[in-house]
Amino acid sequence: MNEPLFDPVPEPVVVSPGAVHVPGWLGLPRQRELVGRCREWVRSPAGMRKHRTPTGGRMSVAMASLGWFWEPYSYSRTLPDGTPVPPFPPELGELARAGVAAAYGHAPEPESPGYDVALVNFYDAEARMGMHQDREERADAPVVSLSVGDTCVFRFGNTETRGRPYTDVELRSGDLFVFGGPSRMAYHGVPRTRPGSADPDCGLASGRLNVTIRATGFG
Ligand SMILES: O=C(O)CCC(=O)C(=O)O
Ligand SMILES: [Fe+2]
Repeated sequence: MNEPLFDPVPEPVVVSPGAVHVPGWLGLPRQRELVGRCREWVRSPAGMRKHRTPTGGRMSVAMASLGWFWEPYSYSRTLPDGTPVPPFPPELGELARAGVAAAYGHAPEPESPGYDVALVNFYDAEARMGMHQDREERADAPVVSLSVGDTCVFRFGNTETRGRPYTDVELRSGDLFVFGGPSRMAYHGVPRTRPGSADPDCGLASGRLNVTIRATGFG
């Protein structure tokens, strides 16, 4: 309903070298499709978990891992109960490569390591994610992140410190964000979401869904 007859062509915005925001990359039908697929993927045993951190806290974002199990701050081949991690959906690999192409204007190099892990992150109104680096991977392939549901403030920083300089970007439903190259190790986080900002037609009644796709390089 109320979808434009012609989707505007998404224009990439370079936030810092190698870090590109593509607003509105996924239209509403593709957002709904992604939400539906994520609901299937995170059924147990993948499950949505709020991980403990080594300092004794608990993450406020609920997450599920596909392909490799990630929890602060390492990957494993099995879930904590020893059972296999649900497989990485090949369609997410394709989506990630298409995302890189949309952001950078060219597909990943054929020899670059394949995407093999996805985190499905769910933010309720209170959830946030502190400034961190995605540094548990051996491969340097760009990280590809997709957002559906409530808008969030995505804080994209520098490679040296959790603090300034950083840029606050509003990630809305359907937005793509890719960070690689000189930005691959930049600190980033989600200081807040904007509850109730989502178009209900995106497939989520409330909250924010983020799918982060990475290449581990573990082979
Ligand atoms: O939710 C987001 O946009 C960022 C997620 C993130 O940084 C991560 O899962 O490592
Ligand atoms: Fe991250």
